[in-house]
Amino acid sequence: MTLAFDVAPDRIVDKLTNSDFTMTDKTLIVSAPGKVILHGEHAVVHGKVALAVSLNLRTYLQIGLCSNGRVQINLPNIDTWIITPGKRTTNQLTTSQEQVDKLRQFAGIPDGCVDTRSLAILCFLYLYGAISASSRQLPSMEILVWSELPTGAGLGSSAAYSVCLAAALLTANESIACPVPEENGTVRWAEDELELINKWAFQGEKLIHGNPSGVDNAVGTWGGALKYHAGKIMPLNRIPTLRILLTNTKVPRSTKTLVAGVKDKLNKFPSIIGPILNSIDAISCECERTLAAIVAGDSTEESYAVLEELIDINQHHLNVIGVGHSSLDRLCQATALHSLHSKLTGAGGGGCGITLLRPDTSPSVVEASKRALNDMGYDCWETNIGGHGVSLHSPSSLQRDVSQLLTRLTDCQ
Ligand SMILES: Nc1ncnc2c1ncn2[C@@H]1O[C@H](COP(=O)(O)OP(=O)(O)O)[C@@H](O)[C@H]1O
Ligand SMILES: C[C@@](O)(CCOP(=O)(O)O)CC(=O)O
Ligand SMILES: [Mg+2]
Repeated sequence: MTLAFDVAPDRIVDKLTNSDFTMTDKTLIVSAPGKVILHGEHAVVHGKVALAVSLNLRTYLQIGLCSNGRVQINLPNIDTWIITPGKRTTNQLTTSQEQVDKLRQFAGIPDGCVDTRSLAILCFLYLYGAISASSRQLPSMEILVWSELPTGAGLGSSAAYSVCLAAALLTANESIACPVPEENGTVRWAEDELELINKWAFQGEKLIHGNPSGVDNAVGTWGGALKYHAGKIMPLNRIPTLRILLTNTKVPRSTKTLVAGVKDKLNKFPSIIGPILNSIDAISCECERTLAAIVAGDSTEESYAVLEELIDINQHHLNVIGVGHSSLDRLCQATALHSLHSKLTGAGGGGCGITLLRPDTSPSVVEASKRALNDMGYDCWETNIGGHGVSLHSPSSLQRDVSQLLTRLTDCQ
């Protein structure tokens, strides 16, 4: 189904519609990576340390400027397509509750709504209106967002979406430069421009998560491996090439609801939950030290045993703070049968888990674990980590399957 919203300033009318756009100007393609959090999810929202790495799975956004006075956004992953005349909001890097309430009213989205489509639309409307606020005229545009990441599974799809939107809208609005990728090439923005992208993406995450830590949008912006602590982003240079098995339980959940649940528990039992968050902080720091020891070549066997134990302890902590799920328990049990150690990643409550593989874990063990997980109905794959941060692409630099898909989706519009 393709659903289009024809939005008038004070009402919203659902209807099926055909596009009559004429693309007049250049088309830009940007992409941003998803992430896995090794340790520190949820605790990082409360000022503790998190360690996160980018994935090789990306979200792609294609933006074309038009001249028909309208804005169209097509979101095939969540089967949503909206057309709107656009709404200006104030160009501020802070979201006031009043502004968000006005936008909710404009889009007909009730307060507290965690519906996938509503959150994606709210995030887009906010970033579009706020970033374009300084322009004399609100720009007409046609946007297509497509992702290799599962949506709402703990791999940071919301941040990759927000980062792509921020980068594309800031570039279209000339708030940041439009670097020209070479033929077959990919380029990135200058450091101060990345900082601006990251700040706007954080505002987008606020609309989707309610109270994000900022770690996911930082990984989407800069890529690689990083340590995040109270808003400070520190690249992790001393980490070995980690082998990680990623498993999607396919149990849907909402980051916003889970983050709010942990806050409630912390408020209710500060002296019980507080020390657990401190312990998660210590786990992140111990993990960082252990990864550095592996790079330094110090007793790798022992270091991997420490990493495994940290994973087990953290998974128990995450259960205690209320973000576990029986699907994740089954994942941990299935991999433990092959002497592998797993924990949830991201917000939990279902979604994805990570399993650490040692450099010498044999292919037969990996295959047997994957088979067991597949038999439980989960998707499972050994992943590459360390994808580059937000980037601008020449169409010819895209992998053929991605390029063909974007073309097909554009033709369908
Ligand atoms: N490709 C996409 N197209 C549209 N919206 C997206 C896309 N990816 C993510 N989103 C938005 O992000 C939300 C999922 O974010 P979240 O619950 O934080 O899960 P995660 O970030 O782990 O994938 C979705 O409900 C949707 O609003
Ligand atoms: C739970 C949390 O630590 C990570 C959420 O990641 P995800 O949206 O589940 O991919 C929240 C945050 O850091 O903003
Ligand atoms: Mg998210």
